[in-house]
Amino acid sequence: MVICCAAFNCSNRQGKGKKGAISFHRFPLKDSKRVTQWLKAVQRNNWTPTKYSFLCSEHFSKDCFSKRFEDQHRFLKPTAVPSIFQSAEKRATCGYAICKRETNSQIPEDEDAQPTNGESREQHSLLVPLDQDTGVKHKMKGPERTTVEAYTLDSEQRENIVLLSESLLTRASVLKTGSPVRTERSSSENGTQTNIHIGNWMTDTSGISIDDFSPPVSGACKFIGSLHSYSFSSKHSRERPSVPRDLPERKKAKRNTEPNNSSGNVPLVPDKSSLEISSPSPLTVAPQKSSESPSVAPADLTPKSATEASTSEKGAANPNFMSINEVIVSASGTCKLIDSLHTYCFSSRQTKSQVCCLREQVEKKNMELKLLRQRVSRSDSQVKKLREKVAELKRLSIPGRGSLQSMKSEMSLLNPILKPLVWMLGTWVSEPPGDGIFPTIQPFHYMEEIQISHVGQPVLNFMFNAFHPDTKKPMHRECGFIRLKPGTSKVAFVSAQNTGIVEVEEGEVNGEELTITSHSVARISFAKEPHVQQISRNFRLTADGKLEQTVSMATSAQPMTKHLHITYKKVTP
Ligand code: HEM
Repeated sequence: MVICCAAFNCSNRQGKGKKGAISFHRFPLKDSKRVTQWLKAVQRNNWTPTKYSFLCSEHFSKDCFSKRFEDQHRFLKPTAVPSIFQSAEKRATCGYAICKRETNSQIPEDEDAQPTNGESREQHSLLVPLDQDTGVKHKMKGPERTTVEAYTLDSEQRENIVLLSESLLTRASVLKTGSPVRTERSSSENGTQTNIHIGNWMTDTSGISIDDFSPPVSGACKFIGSLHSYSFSSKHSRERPSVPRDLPERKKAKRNTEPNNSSGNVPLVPDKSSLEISSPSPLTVAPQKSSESPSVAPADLTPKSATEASTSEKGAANPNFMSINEVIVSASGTCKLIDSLHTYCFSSRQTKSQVCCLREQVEKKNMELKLLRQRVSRSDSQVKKLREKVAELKRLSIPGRGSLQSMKSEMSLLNPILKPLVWMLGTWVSEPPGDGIFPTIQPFHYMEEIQISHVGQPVLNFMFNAFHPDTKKPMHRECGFIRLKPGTSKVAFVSAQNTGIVEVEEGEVNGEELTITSHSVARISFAKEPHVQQISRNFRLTADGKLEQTVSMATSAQPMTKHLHITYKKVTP
């Protein structure tokens, strides 16, 4: 890509002049504030910079640059704004450089010089816009002086116009459809033929090569700029007040001898796949369908003014013919279209970058969503684990807790008679598991929950439920009542056990300790032996608030011996 300066009337481009003397700097498109400042400084109407737009270093003051310490390499400061441009007034008066181009090296410089050899020798100074983005000016022959002949066009210029038309159409097609266009030219007896193929790009041999227009994708803006430039020059040609009437004889003769097919009718609208352009007349251009036979040459080949040409040729016999002026009008009229293309091109890039941004955001959100899902999944597994734990605790816990009776007990007012035994109230769970011993049996451990409650009566209700510490299977169970002889510390303990024993123990409460001994034990007739003969218990509240129970018994085979020892912690108030 040729890098050109986008400043008005600046012809600096990469490779021109001393190497490194001029640097080129992209428009800061990502910095909207600064790009606005640049645009304001550049003062180009209806122009939008692209990422391929540059300004050369000549438009920046010295303080816009910084130098690298080691090699003195020049950098544009990130805050730099261009300030050195042609003044507005100057632009108003010479907004278009007056350029000349020699179409023949032997043509005299004098504008009044008459044509020789039947060729048009007029040179018309013409205002050519110096749009450095386009590169068109540089590609035209005659490096210093470029003249676009407005009224009498040589074959090259005709070709240029045809090419412009082709390019306008095909490039518009490319921009619209994304399909590249291939142009082929071939010479024949009848003149030059141009074939335009949609599919590939190709360079032609005219004054403006297809390559002058940058490749379809990367150089779209440059191409559009070139359309602007060329379109403007065409427009200027159209607006010339007078038209030379005297066509060189040789040209006339040549045209008159040209076959119909090549009598200046050039197709403007290419066929879907190809378009043939015959050797063109400078004045007429006609659309040609592939199936159509060659058109008839126009009767009057004398150049006319734009208006004349337009009206007369509109009224020509073949309505398919367009005058070159119409072509030019059409071409210059495409300025709007070109601007639209510019805008479209720019906005589509913006849209593209917006889409990219949105995609990034969507990807970010997706990542966040993924992380959230992972967290939710982790939470789910935590919840699952907690549920399992709760279930495990439920399994471990001793059934029967929180019964209606205990609730009633908590809600009822304690009978004052029971006050000495209030320390026994509550639900207690063994901690650690209790120990079971007896001389005739294997020592064992057990878990037990005991509930000692009241319902407002002068009696405590109790339930002792023992479980196997591992299997949690129920073991020894007993329930009964504890009474206090009013006004005394005498306590009666009545119990019924699942082993078929019923017993009454009596004793005394002393502070937070109760000691009782059985005075009657009864059993079912088929109770298992050895039969228990006597039972003694001791309950006490330990210093650390635990309840301790010790049970001793005597059987028919063993004297009074300790059978159980267990400590409970209170699990309800
Ligand atoms: C005051 C209440 C209890 C009395 C009167 C009592 C009485 C007895 C008697 C008489 C024996 C038979 C002893 C022998 O074979 O020589 C026995 C054994 C046993 N007791 Fe208790 N017991 C009581 C509380 C408990 C409790 C709370 C547990 C706890 C789980 C328990 C667990 C056992 C076990 C595991 C045996 C051994 C059974 C066997 O080897 O077949 N006892 N008990």
